[in-house]
Amino acid sequence: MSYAVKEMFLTLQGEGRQAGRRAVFLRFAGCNLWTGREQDRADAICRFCDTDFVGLDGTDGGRYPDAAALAARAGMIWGEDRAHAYIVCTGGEPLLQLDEALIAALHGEGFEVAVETNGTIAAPAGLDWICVSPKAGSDVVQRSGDELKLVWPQPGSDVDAMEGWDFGHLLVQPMDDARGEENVRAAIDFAMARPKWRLSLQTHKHLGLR
Ligand SMILES: C[S@@+](CC[C@H](N)C(=O)[O-])C[C@H]1O[C@@H](n2cnc3c(N)ncnc32)[C@H](O)[C@@H]1O
Ligand SMILES: Nc1nc2[nH]cc(C(=O)O)c2c(=O)[nH]1
Ligand code: SF4
Ligand SMILES: [Mg+2]
Repeated sequence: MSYAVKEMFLTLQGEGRQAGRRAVFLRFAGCNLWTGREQDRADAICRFCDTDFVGLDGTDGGRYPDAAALAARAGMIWGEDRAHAYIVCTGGEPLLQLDEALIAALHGEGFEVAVETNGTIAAPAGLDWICVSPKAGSDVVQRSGDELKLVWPQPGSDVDAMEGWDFGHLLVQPMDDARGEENVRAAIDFAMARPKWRLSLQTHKHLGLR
């Protein structure tokens, strides 16, 4: 299978329980909850996306012909010493494309493989870290994983049901939009009211990282 990649780059994971960790980010093109076109945003299921995932035109973006070629490029971006090598597969929605063949090829290059997903598509076997970020109005089928990262506020979210899902960590992350400050306050109030949950910040945005 070939893979449509928007961009790949080396940075620190900015969010969640792995925040601060050196990581290659592999951003796949395309999403099932929004076309990525601004004129479609208001009608999309997911309306608050902060990411350009359209096209193949970013750094190291392109159509990779097979898993081996994509994994080899990711390995070059990480560098020669693969101790603690970590790759975060994101997008767009990575589970539209990430399959067992690519996970195996990334393992072959020495990576631990993480995914950031909206949870509407079941995860393939073999992933080392699964982060699910539910979107109100979508049907989350991937109800287990390492962390659940709820962007807040999202009216219509069934938070009590989420607490019954099978995740190692429950995280609440302020929605970055025009109401940013209010949303930070709302996320703090959420974490104060529900001690099972921890605040997650998009630290890369404060640090000038990608
Ligand atoms: C761009 S998404 C790509 C992966 C996948 N489609 C998903 O939604 O989880 C990566 C992460 O950024 C979060 N995110 C997207 N837009 C955001 C925003 N405006 N504020 C805070 N987090 C946001 C998503 O919820 C997700 O956890
Ligand atoms: N540094 C950094 N950390 C991130 N964590 C999740 C991201 C994403 O867009 O999936 C992201 C991102 O885009 N950059
Ligand atoms: S599901 Fe993820 S990639 Fe798709 S529009 Fe929402 S935040 Fe963006
Ligand atoms: Mg991002």
